[in-house]
Amino acid sequence: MIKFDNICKRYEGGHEALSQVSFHLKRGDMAFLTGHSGAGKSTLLKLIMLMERPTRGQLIVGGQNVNRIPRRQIPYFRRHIGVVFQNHHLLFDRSVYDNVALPLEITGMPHREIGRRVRAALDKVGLLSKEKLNPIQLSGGEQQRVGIARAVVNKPSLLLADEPTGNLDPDLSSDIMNLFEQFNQVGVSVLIASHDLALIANLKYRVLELSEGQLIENPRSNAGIRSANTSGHDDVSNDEFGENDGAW
Ligand SMILES: Nc1ncnc2c1ncn2[C@@H]1O[C@H](COP(=O)(O)OP(=O)(O)OP(=O)(O)O)[C@@H](O)[C@H]1O
Repeated sequence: MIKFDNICKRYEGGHEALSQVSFHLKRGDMAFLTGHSGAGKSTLLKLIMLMERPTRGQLIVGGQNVNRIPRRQIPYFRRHIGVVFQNHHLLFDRSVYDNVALPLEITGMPHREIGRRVRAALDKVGLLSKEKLNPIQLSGGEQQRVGIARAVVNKPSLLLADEPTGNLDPDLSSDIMNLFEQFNQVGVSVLIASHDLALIANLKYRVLELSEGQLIENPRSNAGIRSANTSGHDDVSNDEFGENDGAW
């Protein structure tokens, strides 16, 4: 699903935010991305969703070499990816329903189908009864659930989250992680950037750690990880770049 092969990202001004990062996240996998502030977590996610381009190296997402995706194709490429942000980026002048419907309206989907999909997404996050409310009337955890419903309403193959529990207390954080696990269990690949080491340690998924833009992945610390991927391959190996895990 995602293959980083010796990726470097240098921002204008000369700062190298990512240095020779290589890893492979297979279709159906769930993993965490961690590291100190400024380590490069958001940059890594931005490369995957084509908000930034790599300076060097090859990045394959959903079977596509992102370097070869022209700018006009980016909106189509992004339809395969759901993104959840810490501050959820909800529109407070629209209802919960309208916020979740937004990505589908952009695609020109018929209203009846939009209604069906929005309600299915709200049902999954437990907010079906709150569709008419304004997000301002919801708690922080509920607002984050609306953000998640909006991210999955398009039925993406890949779900990215940047500090999705940053503003939440431990119980709510663990509820939100449960939701990500449920999407992963139905085949969605999930990559979550998080500072919350206690939460990550409890969940026993693969952990990619960035430090000063470099990836540290210790296979031993990842022993016994859970994964929806049943291939039996050692996910940590970099020898898999020749393998074609197909498109979305
Ligand atoms: N648009 C940009 N232009 C120049 N430098 C940038 C830009 N975006 C990020 N950086 C720098 O790249 C480095 C990595 O930033 P990034 O936001 O990816 O880190 P992070 O691990 O997500 O940090 P945090 O946990 O604080 O959000 C930092 O030194 C940051 O200042």
